[in-house]
Amino acid sequence: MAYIEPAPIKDKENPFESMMSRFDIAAKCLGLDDEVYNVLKSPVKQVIVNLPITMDDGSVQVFEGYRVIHSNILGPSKGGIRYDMDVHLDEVKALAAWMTWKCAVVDIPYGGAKGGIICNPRNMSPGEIERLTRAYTGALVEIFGPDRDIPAPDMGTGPREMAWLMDEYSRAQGMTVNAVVTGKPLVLGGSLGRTEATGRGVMITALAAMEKLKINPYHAKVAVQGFGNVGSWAATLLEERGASVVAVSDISGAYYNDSGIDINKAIEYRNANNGSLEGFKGAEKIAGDDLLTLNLDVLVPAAKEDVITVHNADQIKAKLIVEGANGPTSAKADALLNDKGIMAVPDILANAGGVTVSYFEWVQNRLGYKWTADRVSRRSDRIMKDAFNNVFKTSQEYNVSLRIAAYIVAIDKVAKTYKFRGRF
Ligand SMILES: NC(=O)C1=CN([C@@H]2O[C@H](COP(=O)(O)OP(=O)(O)OC[C@H]3O[C@@H](n4cnc5c(N)ncnc54)[C@H](O)[C@@H]3O)[C@@H](O)[C@H]2O)C=CC1
Ligand SMILES: O=C(O)CCC(=O)C(=O)O
Repeated sequence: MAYIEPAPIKDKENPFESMMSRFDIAAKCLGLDDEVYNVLKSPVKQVIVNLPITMDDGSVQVFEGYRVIHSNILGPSKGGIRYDMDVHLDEVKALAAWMTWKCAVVDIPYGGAKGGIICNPRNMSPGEIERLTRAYTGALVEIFGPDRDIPAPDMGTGPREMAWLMDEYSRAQGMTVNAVVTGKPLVLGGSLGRTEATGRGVMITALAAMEKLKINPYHAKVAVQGFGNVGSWAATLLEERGASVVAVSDISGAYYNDSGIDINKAIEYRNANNGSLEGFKGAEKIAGDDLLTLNLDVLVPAAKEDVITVHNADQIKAKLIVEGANGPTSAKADALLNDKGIMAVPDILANAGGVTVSYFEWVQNRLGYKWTADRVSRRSDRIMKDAFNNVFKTSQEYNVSLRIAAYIVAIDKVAKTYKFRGRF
């Protein structure tokens, strides 16, 4: 089947509509039943909570939080929690659906969920963030559970927040329940390899795609947008495999050095500078958006949604895009990239290394047994390579982009699960 133009969506791209337009194309390719289509197009549960928090100055601020469960047909729902001022319900709905497709693409037994709180953690003290995390957990204690819904980190959250979440949930249960959340500190039952897992999956799928495009990693110029967990690990591991990372960026702007940035130095600088690259001297500062249109072999967007859009897709010069972030390419931009022959390894495949190792963490917690770092990385690399090959093969079978192929693989698995479970 030939590539089908996504259904037009209104002026500003809405992440949920963007997700649905790809879902629609894949559903058509598969000839998906109306019943399954109608079930999967909406989340099974959407919860909105209001969280009054006493701030350090004694004032009370009310924060709005969300948890959306898109599907739990494959198993307990799984997905991170985002702390960011731009969080909104449609974004969380899209992120939850992407989790369903992602878990199905890498064939792990989870459904999809996502959570978020509208807040700016950079302007909050650790005490305020702790109270907010505990209040959010308390409000959702009936939703979360190791067999129901298992959160993890996303933008603005990390092991520290997961530890508070685990503690608050455990208090409510009257016992320690470490399998309720993944991405925890090692001492609380976190898995070796989880911190770097998403960036590692980006590296593995980037190398697999570079092989198909005959790009030699040792001659490859790479740029990475976003220098948090995913971006800095993707940059580190691609540099380790021989690539030259010529540009990185964060919210403060982009930093470019055509001879290659020393990624360890950039990380050291960021860690000593309150998480920001502002003032980094190992590269020239350029406008954040200019990073996307540099002369590159590989572009890794690893910050947030909708950064590659109809407004800049025709200026992208990279031969390959590997999506560390969720939803960095708008649906309308897909066709432009396709026309230019740019290969995009989609988010639901490229960044699935994180949830894969989260699954390993949950398995280890339930076994009460710790795996070695080597076992974690060997198994997750295998899963990522197999998933890439399966999606690549499907893209050839259906004559569609890797993105639509990934949706086809995922939706087919979820639809078959519905059939076998006898729901329709
Ligand atoms: N942490 C994880 O395991 C996973 C994260 N993801 C996705 O990866 C993306 C990044 O997540 P994390 O690295 O965890 O977040 P993070 O909070 O650790 O880092 C986010 C980074 O993006 C930067 N950023 C924000 N807005 C930006 C902009 N407009 N331009 C350039 N940089 C900008 C921030 O300054 C920061 O460096 C998100 O889309 C997230 O959903 C996907 C799979 C798993
Ligand atoms: O590790 C997880 O469970 C989920 C990570 C996540 O939120 C994502 O893959 O987008």
